[in-house]
Amino acid sequence: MYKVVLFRHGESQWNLENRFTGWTDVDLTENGRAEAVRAGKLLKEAGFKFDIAFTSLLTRAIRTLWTVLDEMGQMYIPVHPDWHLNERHYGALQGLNKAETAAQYGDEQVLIWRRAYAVAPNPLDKEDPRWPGNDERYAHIPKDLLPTTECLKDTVERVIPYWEETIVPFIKAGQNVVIAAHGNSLRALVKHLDHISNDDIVNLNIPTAQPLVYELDERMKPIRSYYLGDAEAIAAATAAVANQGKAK
Ligand SMILES: O=C(O)[C@@H](CO)OP(=O)(O)O
Repeated sequence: MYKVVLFRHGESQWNLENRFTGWTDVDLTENGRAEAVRAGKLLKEAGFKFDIAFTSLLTRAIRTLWTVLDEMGQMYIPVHPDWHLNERHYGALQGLNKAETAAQYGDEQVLIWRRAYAVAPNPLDKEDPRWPGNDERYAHIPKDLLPTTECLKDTVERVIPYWEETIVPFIKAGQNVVIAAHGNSLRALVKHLDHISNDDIVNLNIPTAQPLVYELDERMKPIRSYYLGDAEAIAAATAAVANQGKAK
């Protein structure tokens, strides 16, 4: 039996301001940093030890990972930052307030933009400074791979090959793997692992900085999965994420 731990970054400045974030590189709030400390303590108390870590190229996930590893006394392990684990690109919605967008276009339309499997928001122009092709951090990636917008299906199509080709071989080699990522890049991975349908994935929300443990068999099929920490608090945090896209 293999174990892998996933967590979303702690609260970011744009989570606090309720803005569509995507690939925008916002940092953690003070609360987000405290959430990461709590996640590290939980993992340490539960006796987790990691051999290798994977994260996105975005500061909020990297800082959450560093904070967790610091808290666990495991900052020495190798860390692999990779754009394949980045948040879903939110296209032209990036920067807009979610509740204001819902007041303008309706809760239902915002739910479709946030959670429908195959509907992407309007794309960015490639001249737009928000397009990752204009950001030097992505200079090593062929420009035709860099998104102007994404639906969850697009995110699945970049996260799952990275999971299968890069991360799974470490798990199968017996390494204890931890992955720090984002609400929607983790929804992509959980959809794949748990075989969640395109319709049902609409209802899945991932709270910030709550370690999610998957126990996997040798074919990488989940035996069970569970969040560490207080179930009621996790349920409340998950419901709060779902409600971020409502006008009121
Ligand atoms: O704005 C975003 O990039 C994501 C995660 O914070 O939000 P949502 O939950 O609306 O998909």
